[in-house]
Amino acid sequence: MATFTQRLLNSVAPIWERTHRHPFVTGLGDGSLPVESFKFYLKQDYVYLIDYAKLFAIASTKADDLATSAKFAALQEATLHHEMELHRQYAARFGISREELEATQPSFVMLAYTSYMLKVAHQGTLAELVSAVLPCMWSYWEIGKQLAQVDGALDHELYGEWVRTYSSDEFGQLAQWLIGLMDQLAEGKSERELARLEEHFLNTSRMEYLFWEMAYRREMWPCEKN
Ligand SMILES: Cc1ncc(CN)c(N)n1
Repeated sequence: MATFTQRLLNSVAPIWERTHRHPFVTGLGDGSLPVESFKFYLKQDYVYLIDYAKLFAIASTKADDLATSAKFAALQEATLHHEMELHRQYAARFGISREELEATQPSFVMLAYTSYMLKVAHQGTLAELVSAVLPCMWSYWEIGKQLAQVDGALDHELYGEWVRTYSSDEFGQLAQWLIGLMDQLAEGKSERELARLEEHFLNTSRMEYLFWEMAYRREMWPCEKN
């Protein structure tokens, strides 16, 4: 029988395929991504990750057993100290200070995305929280693995470090753990509850696509103040 996460993946396949073909993503692989779009992404993603790390802290308090609680605490630590360090190092190469990174004004998409996940985290069950955050980790791992196949992508002078990070075994192991947890948490749930998890997974898969699009276009808000 198909696992629940296979069902999730099937339900979003067209969106994920579109994401893999997005010029931001393909540009990371073949080096054609404009540096200004990458810088824009870096800053938005940094403030995204500040909220994202908080989701793991909330998950840690919602976990039923100590091992799961500790794993979420470790995921928060990995986000704050490893993943965000990648961003800090890139920023340093561009002459962007840590303070400037942290003070990034959120774009509409970044704010909508993390606000959605934080709402689910505060109001929903642990299974709902995991279904909402899963596309973040899983889709990045899929993108990392796909880009690692592109000739020269792993060694690209600028984007190589990004590709190496998200295609790495360490990142893959975290993603696999979360996929396994989703399957465990889905066990015994009613069809109504499973449909709600599927809806969160779909919504954040859409947000992932929109995040790439926002960064590529360097779009803050669809309507500006002036
Ligand atoms: C928007 C987004 N989604 C996912 C990831 C991978 N943690 C990320 N850094 N940024």
